[in-house]
Amino acid sequence: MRIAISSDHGGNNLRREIMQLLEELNISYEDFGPQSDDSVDYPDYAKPVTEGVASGEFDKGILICGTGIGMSIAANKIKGIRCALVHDLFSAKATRCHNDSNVLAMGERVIGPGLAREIAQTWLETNFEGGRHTRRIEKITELEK
Ligand SMILES: O=C(CO)[C@H](O)[C@H](O)[C@H](O)COP(=O)(O)O
Repeated sequence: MRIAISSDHGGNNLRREIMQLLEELNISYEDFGPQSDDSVDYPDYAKPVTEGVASGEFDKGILICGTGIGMSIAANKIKGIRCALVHDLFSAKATRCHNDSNVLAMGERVIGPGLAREIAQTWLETNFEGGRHTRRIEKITELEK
């Protein structure tokens, strides 16, 4: 599995924490920054991650900003992206099982690093269930046309 990850300035600390988790889990990733704590605009950092996932270069993406909301709104503008904004473990599992979400968004100003790590690990390790959910995802894809 290959992961693309980025944040804005509001998500830098949590992004570093999640990259540490990916290393512990031996999951390969590419870090799309930012590389300083200067204020930046989250759509600029959502773009390379989501385009990389949509093109198939990466299997999944992780986006972090202050709330996760701006990143998730931007990510879901990209065709083929199903970005889930998640701050609890139930949703982390459900969005993989039911929505086959391919991008995870979280907010550093919303949850602590311990919960965020658990959410990311759960999301990365949970498989899509298929079945009735496939039909629903196909209908989401139809909405993109
Ligand atoms: O997009 C957001 C809000 O939905 C993110 O939380 C951003 O990180 C936030 O807006 C950045 O705010 P700042 O005041 O410029 O640090």
